[in-house]
Amino acid sequence: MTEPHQETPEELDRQNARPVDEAAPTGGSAAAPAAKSAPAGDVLLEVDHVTLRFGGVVALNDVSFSLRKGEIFGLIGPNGAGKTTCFNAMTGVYRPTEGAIRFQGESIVGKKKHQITRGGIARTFQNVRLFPEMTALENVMVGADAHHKTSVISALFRLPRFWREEKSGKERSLELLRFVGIAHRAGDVSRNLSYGEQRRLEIARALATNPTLLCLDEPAAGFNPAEKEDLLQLIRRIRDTGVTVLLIEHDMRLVMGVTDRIVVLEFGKKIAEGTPAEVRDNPAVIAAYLGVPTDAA
Ligand SMILES: Nc1ncnc2c1ncn2[C@@H]1O[C@H](COP(=O)(O)OP(=O)(O)OP(=O)(O)O)[C@@H](O)[C@H]1O
Repeated sequence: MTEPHQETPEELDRQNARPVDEAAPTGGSAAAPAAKSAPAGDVLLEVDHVTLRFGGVVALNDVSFSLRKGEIFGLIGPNGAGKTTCFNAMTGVYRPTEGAIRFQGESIVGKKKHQITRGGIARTFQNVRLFPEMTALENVMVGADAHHKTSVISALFRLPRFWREEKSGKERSLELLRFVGIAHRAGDVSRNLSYGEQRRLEIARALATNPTLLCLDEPAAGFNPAEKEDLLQLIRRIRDTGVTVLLIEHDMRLVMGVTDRIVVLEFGKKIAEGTPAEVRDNPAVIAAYLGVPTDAA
């Protein structure tokens, strides 16, 4: 049995802190997230019979589902259902014990996290992970810098290309801060931002890698109702730029209000899939959330 590669929080932080050269795809403009031209409805990401075990714990048990381009997709389930494990498998943190994960038709199993990011998948984490002593703008530029094609020589000798790219990275980062609504905090060190602003900053930083798919892990955790409403609007605006969004979220109002389709996990198994209305009325889902056996629901 292959054990999933499991990283310590320190390792994850280091990787999350990976600067500039290893983070993202090429292209991008100074505008907010670049619109993708793929027609909505095509399969973007496939989770194909994925099982993932941690020793004796089966965190994911033969799970299959697909994300379509341009949709907002929810991954929900009670605590310990396997949502974060699934996210981690999709973003290269864990390797499935069995099964395949394909992004744009290509297997991503075994790829390094930075390769997956460069391929177009960005994520935020359950807990805020910013560079606390860097300004909000600098935090975003870490992602935006990854667009640079500047060679080491060009950077060392400050050749014109270096300055051009430096400038466009800064402009794009400012644009992203504006997009998420915190441009006024651009020059403030991120640890001084409010919790809500920090979460927005994380989203801006993820968008700076110019993703095709943005994965948000409990983005509304700790938010008040007004902040949740703002987040819902932001997620819609992100989707409207052409970015597909995958959302793990416990807040049912938010999930039901913003997603196009939902998959429900319980004890590592997929128990339901469908539109918010279909999922809400599904007896197995009701039972999972209320803790009632399915056959008694
Ligand atoms: N690194 C790990 N080592 C061992 N077991 C783990 C590990 N990560 C998760 N698990 C186990 O796998 C199962 C699924 O956990 P996971 O964190 O994916 O659930 P979740 O749906 O994201 O839960 P929550 O909503 O509480 O964040 C749980 O039983 C958990 O204890």
